[in-house]
This record gives sequence, structure tokens and C-alpha cells, in this order.
Amino acid sequence: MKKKIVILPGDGIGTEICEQAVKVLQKTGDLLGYTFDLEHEIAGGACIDKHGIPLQDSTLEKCKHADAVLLGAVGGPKWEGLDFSVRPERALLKLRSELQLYANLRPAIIYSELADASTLKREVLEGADILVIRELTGGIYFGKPRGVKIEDGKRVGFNTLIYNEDEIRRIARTAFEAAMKRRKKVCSVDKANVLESTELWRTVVTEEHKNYPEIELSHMYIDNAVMQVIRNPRQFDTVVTTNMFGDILSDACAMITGSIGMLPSASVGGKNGMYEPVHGSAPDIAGQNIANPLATILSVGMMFKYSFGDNNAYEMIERAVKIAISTHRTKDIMDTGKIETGILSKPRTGRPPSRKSGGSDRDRRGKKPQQSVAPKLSADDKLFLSDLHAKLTAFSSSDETRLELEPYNSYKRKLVHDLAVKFGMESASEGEGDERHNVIIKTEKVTVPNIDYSKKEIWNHGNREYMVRKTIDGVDICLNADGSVTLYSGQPAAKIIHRKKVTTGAFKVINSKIVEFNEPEWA
Ligand SMILES: NC(=O)C1=CN([C@@H]2O[C@H](COP(=O)(O)OP(=O)(O)OC[C@H]3O[C@@H](n4cnc5c(N)ncnc54)[C@H](O)[C@@H]3O)[C@@H](O)[C@H]2O)C=CC1
Ligand SMILES: CC(C)CC(=O)C(=O)O
Repeated sequence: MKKKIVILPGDGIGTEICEQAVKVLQKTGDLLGYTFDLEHEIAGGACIDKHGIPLQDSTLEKCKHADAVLLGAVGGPKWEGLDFSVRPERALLKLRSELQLYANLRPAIIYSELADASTLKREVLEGADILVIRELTGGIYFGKPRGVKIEDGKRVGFNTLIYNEDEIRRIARTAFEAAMKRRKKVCSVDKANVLESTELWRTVVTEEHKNYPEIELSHMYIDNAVMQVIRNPRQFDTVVTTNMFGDILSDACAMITGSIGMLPSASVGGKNGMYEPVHGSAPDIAGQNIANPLATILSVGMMFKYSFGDNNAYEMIERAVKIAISTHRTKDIMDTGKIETGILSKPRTGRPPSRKSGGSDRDRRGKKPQQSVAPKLSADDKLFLSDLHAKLTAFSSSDETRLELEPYNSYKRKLVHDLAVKFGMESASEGEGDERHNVIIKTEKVTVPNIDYSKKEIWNHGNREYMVRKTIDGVDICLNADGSVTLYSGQPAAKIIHRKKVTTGAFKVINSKIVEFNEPEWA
């Protein structure tokens, strides 16, 4: 498959993040049999500096004839004093309008790996999965008249929030169609209590809803919607809204994902699509090797999904992102126990890199990043891990409690073990010799009072250290040093038959099942 893609890195971190996203594009293409004809062009401030305008007609033409466009971000303080008509941002608005990309899809998904990296609480975030659909070629961004004029000797600034019913109907349809493939819920966000144009918005969305009886439709005012996505994001499935409200609401949704550096987008509706992160050019961190490239990388995933109809490639990229964040983080999503990383081999400027730039060696939540060397994985290991990641993802959402994997060599068993631990699961080896294989067990968390740790005995078994070990009815019961409990069928070649996580307490076993928790009877 041959695809022509125009790359517009733009300004600020745009160039840094696009460089990484193009690597992912190329790699995915190599693995899945694509060949790409990539055309790198300038847009925004970079184009103003070279040609005096934010977007050349020749670049626009190339974009119109490409299969897809990848854009970093445009703008920056350097160009802020310019007239509106020639500011960097005009390049983007012109592209959206000329390519007729009226629907901007912004998925805000919390990867469980990032729940603790967000400034919001894990219990609020977990399971959140919102698709914000922002109208992109109409509303106040494009409405006329607009400008600044003098009236009665005073300067007056004005813009026009205008939508016709066809513009509303087509974006409503996009939302209903998208929701049909999701959880069949659409929330339309407006300010119908104050603005006539959005009163029409509500009316037309409600009319169009009649064609989608299976969808549950609700309406919400924008001010409440911004509060609700922070208060309880799980209540939303698909959200549809105007150009400006969508811009604002999706930045709020970014905090569900942990950082705005995680939020990708697809702009569709025309002949081809444009893919860009939701964030801007981040001049405050540009050139410091700390920008998060994942929103742009996930936008490449969306390009495969929406422009090339290749969901497999999209899932592959998403899986790779999950694997990457399980060990490595950029500063904006840094968390305890992870390795802080930059995206460039060298910082682009002479400025000090990453942590020092903020005047502190702590991340934004005051935690010290772990200094460590990234493990070197071969291409084969990465594929093995990607496959394993898919298996563990499927296992974690299944009703099964035990997953037996085929026998691997000890190096791969260690890879399995490490990944299982990242999934919050237990991993152990069973069998002997060539039959030795990993078994992954889901753990249950149980809190019980009154364990007497002072009476502990320490037993050693292989690389595990047990606090207490007891055999009842032929079942070996181990209270591990980490507070978890493992039941074995007996030695040798013990088989794990049950595993529970306890934070404190003791237990009683009948017929190999933990049935009661009380004071340790054996101590
Ligand atoms: N699509 C586009 O090209 C957009 C361009 N802009 C332009 O970008 C410039 C800066 O605008 P701001 O309002 O500051 O928005 P911004 O999105 O560039 O930055 C907001 C905050 O988020 C952080 N941030 C953004 N992306 C990040 C990433 N990938 N990794 C880590 N942190 C990240 C920034 O450091 C900053 O603190 C302006 O010129 C604006 O017009 C703004 C929004 C969208
Ligand atoms: C035109 C952009 C610079 C601003 C915007 O609408 C966006 O954030 O997508």
C-alpha cells in the first residue's frame, strides 16, 4: 500500500514531537507493508519567517492531494504581535477549512498505567473513555463579521457565533454514528440558555436524534460540562459540541488522560484527514527535550484508523504506547518508579535539559524521578512483549483467574514476569526442565485486621522470601513478605492454586480455599 503524507511540524515542540511520530509511522508501515511518500513542509511561524505568510498555496495544494496530513503545532510568542490575518494559527484554520475537515475527533482515554500520574484521583479517572467531537470549520472561529472597530471613539472587538442547520446536522450525525460503535450515549454541549445559535444547535441535534433511536441523548451547558468531566468523567461516552466549546472542553478532558501531551486528534469529513495532537506549540518547554510525543504518536495511530481504515495498525501503536509508559515517562506524566526520559537524542538548544529547567529535580507532583538506565530490548523482544501485552490485556478483562503460557527460556520467562507485575498480576514458574512455563494469576485485594507480624518466621524458597509458611490439608500456605498469600498444591513442582493479596491479617483454609480471616493460629 502506498500512501502520500504531508508532514507539517510547525513551531515550538511541533518539530520535536513530529520527528518521533514519523519514526513510529515508518516503523508501523515497515511492519505492515506500507510504503510512504512523505513530504515535509513548513507552516505557521516557520513559514512566516521564511516566506512572510503562514501557509503557502503550494503546501495547501500538496495537502489537498495527499492521503493524509500530520501536523505538530503552530504559533508562539514571536509572532503574537502580527495582524490576525497573518498569524501562524491562520495556517491551521485555513487547512481545516480548505480541506473541509468539519469533524474533529478527540478521544480522551485514561490508560490505567497513567492513573497515578494524573493530578486527579485514580478512583475518579479509572475506566474513563470519552470521545469529544468538536465541530471544526464553523462557529465563532470562522463567523463574520469579526474584527476591531472604533465606535463612539472607543475600540470595539467583535466576533460572530454562527451555525446553519446543515452544519449542525452533519456534526450531530458524526456523533451519533460514532456513538453507535461505542456505548450508544451522546451528550450534546451548548449554551442554549443564553445563545440563540446554540439554541438552534440543541434543536437540530434533537431532530437528528430521531434517526438514531438506540442512542441515549442528553444535553448539557458548557460551563456544567467542563465541571462534570473533572467531577465524574465516566458519565460521558460521546460528546458533541461547537468549535470553541470543543476546544475548551477537550483541554479539560486532557487532564483525564494525565496530560495534554497524551491527547491525539483526527480531523475528518473531507476527502482526506489531518492528524494532530490537541495541544499547542508549548513555547515554555520547546527545545528542552521534555515534550511528550505520545499525543502525536497516537494521532498517527488515528491516521491509520480513519484515513487508511487500518484498525490493526491503530491498536498496535496504542499497545506500543502502553508498553512505553509502563517503564518510561516524559516529565509531564512522570511517576514514582518510572524512568524519566526525553524524546530527543540531544536537547535542541544549549539550555539545560529536563528536570533542571524547572529549577528543581522533582516532577510536578514533587516526586523524585528514578535515575536508571533503560533496558535494551531487541526487535524480537519488542514483538514478543507486544504480543504478550495483548494476551495480558485480554486476560485482565476476562473472567479467568489463571493464565498458563507456553514454556519459554529463562530470559523470556523474566520478561513475562516483569510485564505481569506491571499489570498488577502475580507471575510464577511451574513445571520442570523444558516444561517450565509461566503462570499468571490475578490477585484479589482483601483487607483484614490484626495480623501479628512480630511472630513471623522467614522461609526462603528460590528467589522468594516467605514470612510464614504452613501446610494444612496438604496445601502449602505462604504469607509472603509483600503481604500476599499463596496456596500451593505441595512440592515438588508446586502448582499455585490460589493467591490473594492481604494488607494485614491472617486466614483459615478449608478445602484449599481461604474462607475466614482471623489471628494467625500457627505463630
Ligand atoms: N493546534 C495547534 O497548533 C495549537 C496551537 N496553539 C498555539 O500554541 C502556542 C502556545 O499556546 P498555549 O496556550 O500555551 O497551549 P499549549 O498547548 O502549547 O501549552 C499549554 C501547556 O501544556 C504544556 N504542554 C503542551 N503540550 C505538551 C506536551 N506535548 N508535553 C508536555 N507538556 C505539554 C505546555 O508546556 C504548557 O504548559 C500559542 O501560540 C497557541 O496559539 C495552541 C493550541 C493549539
Ligand atoms: C487554531 C489553533 C491555533 C487553536 C485551536 O483551535 C486548537 O486548539 O485546535
